[in-house]
Amino acid sequence: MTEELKKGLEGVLVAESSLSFIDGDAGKLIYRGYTIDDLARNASFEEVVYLLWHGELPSAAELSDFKSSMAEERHINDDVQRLVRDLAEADEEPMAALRTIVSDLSAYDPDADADPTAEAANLRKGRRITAKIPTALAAFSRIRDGDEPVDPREDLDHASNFLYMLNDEEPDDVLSETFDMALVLHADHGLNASTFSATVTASTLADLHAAVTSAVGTLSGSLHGGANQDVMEALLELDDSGKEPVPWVEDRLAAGDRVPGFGHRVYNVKDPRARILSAESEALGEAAGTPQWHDYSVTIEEYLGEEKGLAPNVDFYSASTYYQMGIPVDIYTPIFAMSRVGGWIAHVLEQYDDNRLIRPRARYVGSEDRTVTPIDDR
Ligand SMILES: CC(=O)SCCNC(=O)CCNC(=O)[C@H](O)C(C)(C)COP(=O)(O)OP(=O)(O)OC[C@H]1O[C@@H](n2cnc3c(N)ncnc32)[C@H](O)[C@@H]1OP(=O)(O)O
Ligand SMILES: O=C([O-])CC(=O)C(=O)O
Repeated sequence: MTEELKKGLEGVLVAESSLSFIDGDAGKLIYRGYTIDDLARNASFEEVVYLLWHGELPSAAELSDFKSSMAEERHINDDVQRLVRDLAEADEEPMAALRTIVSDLSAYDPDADADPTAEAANLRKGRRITAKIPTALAAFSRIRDGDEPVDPREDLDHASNFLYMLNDEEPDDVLSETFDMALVLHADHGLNASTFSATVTASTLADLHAAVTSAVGTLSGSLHGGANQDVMEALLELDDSGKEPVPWVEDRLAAGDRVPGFGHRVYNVKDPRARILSAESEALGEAAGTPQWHDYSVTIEEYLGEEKGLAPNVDFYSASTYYQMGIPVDIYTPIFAMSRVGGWIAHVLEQYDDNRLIRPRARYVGSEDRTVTPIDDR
């Protein structure tokens, strides 16, 4: 047994996975052998989820079946609708609301009583969870704004249907394709913290809903998925301040704050997803006459690269991309979850397939050999 301490489990290998690989020095990400650039350009979110869950890209017939089997699971029942409304009316944090909703979905899942490791049941549960998250999220967002939820449509793809339910308007091709690409880019990323959380939960033979609920909670933090919302809030603060980006960042660093959207545990160079999203953000800004968001971002990226050796991660450019798509800032992280749920489920399936309880140790540094003093003498 090694006594070497690896805080944050940095660099520790704890599993074998055939889902995604990150080359942190080359800035390369692959899902099951396909580069992220190839998938972003040539595959839809549904194709990528199929790839992650089944190991191969679907044929046209397989894709058509998969899409319709997901689309027909989009509705949420009256009880879940009521929960969504209660959470929205209570002004719950969106990620906390999503965590509660995912947990609640298990109460109505027809496979809830199946063996937690049964693959066929888990694929059905996975389709339901993946299909229902966008419906619940769009309803939550609309109710908070004083609008009524919009029922899902089965004839739209996953990305377009979400934007349709959010805005009560079918998105144009640019919005729909950009959003679909963002979902593809966020679908998997090795053993990131939320995925690890899902696998730890699954390793106890807890069920898929428990694993995804754990993962949503873990994704919410500002060092992980929560950073995309923080990035946009920072860019808005910069814009309001009237300062130039460089002095604004210098002030932030001088105050001891981190700059959200920069740094990564695995990448030593720019995250390849940030490269793709930067181009999307720039194109949206050019089309809408709002180039400032991309301009600010590029200036900050150049400064932090030169001065601190820090490069942007996926959250840095997803923020201005979503903003220019008119998406409310505080649902950026739930949107991350809407995509990453595909990866979480794939990793949980892998974990069940070759399970071993995940249970590391801590080096004990507390006191020893103490005895209890009677309560009246303390
Ligand atoms: C989808 C995702 O989860 S991507 C990550 C999203 N999170 C963020 O963007 C939040 C900001 N980033 C960070 O806090 C970090 O870079 C993390 C948490 C992502 C990675 O952290 P770690 O691998 O633990 O790196 P660590 O925290 O040790 O940082 C290494 C050094 O870089 C600095 N650093 C890292 N990120 C940043 C940042 N965003 N701003 C300023 N300095 C930073 C640290 O201060 C540290 O410097 P030091 O050695 O002088 O103390
Ligand atoms: O891999 C990580 O640690 C964080 C990340 O970029 C992701 O989850 O997409």
